[in-house]
Amino acid sequence: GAAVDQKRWTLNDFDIGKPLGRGKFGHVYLAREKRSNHIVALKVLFKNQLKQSQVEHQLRREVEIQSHLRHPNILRLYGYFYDQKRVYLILEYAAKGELYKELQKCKYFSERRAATYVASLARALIYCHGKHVIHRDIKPENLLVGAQGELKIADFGWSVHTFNRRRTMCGTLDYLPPEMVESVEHDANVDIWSLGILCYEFLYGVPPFEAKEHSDTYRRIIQVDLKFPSRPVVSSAAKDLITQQMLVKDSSQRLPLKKLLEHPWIVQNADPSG
Ligand SMILES: COc1ccc(C(=O)Nc2ccccc2)cc1NC(=O)CCSc1ncnc(N)c1Br
Repeated sequence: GAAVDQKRWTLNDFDIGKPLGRGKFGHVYLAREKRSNHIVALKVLFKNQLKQSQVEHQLRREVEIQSHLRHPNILRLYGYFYDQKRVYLILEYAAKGELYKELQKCKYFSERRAATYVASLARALIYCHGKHVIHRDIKPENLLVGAQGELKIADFGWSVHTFNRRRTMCGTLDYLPPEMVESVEHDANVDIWSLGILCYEFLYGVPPFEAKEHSDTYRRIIQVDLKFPSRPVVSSAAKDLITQQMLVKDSSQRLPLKKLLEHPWIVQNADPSG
């Protein structure tokens, strides 16, 4: 509530627990807020690293964006504080950890699990677009799993408000849609492309345009050079959704996210509770 947002937090308000994992620009720890016993994830960012990478403004914008986002499939940023050398982000703790580790463990997901995740991500993205935020970085590394197995989009390191379209190259190229690879103007439809990449990766365990060299990945993306392995066996409904509706070069021809939630494959396979 408001109290959480307004309070001036300090490190003394928290008992610090085990390291949770590598975050962007810093380490993340399990922590407990002493007064409420509330369990959180505390992300520590070093100011000099932020300065070096010139991302202070990005972090400020992100904290601003996040403070207005409230959705079950978006990891909460409860607040932040800083000291001489560090900035601390007080994050929601996702009890079941990082999705990509789960995907590595079970190689690929069932169609029901994949559809459930895709549907909850679609709902989260519809919510973001309603607030004029496009995420642009939907990949397994940025997804966490809550206590009830629900998906949480966790890293807004590169989200931008739709009005400022500056684009920065970041991390893997696998998720970039053609319009970003060809660095032409892009819009909220980039998220539908990324969701298609993610849906493929949930079902097959690898992203569709993966290649040894960046240049090959670029070419495959621009040509939408999509192939479906014979194993694992995946329904034609899933393949049609990916090829006909999501991984479409012309961004205006991609299925609107709202329509995605009505697609037969989603309706028949996604668990409504998400
Ligand atoms: C709303 O979540 C964020 C919001 C912002 C940023 C961030 O660094 N922004 C940023 C940093 C520098 C420059 C510009 C933006 C990062 C996250 N999230 C994370 O880093 C995820 C930490 S790992 C984790 N978290 C919870 N439960 C777990 N089980 C785990 Br494992």
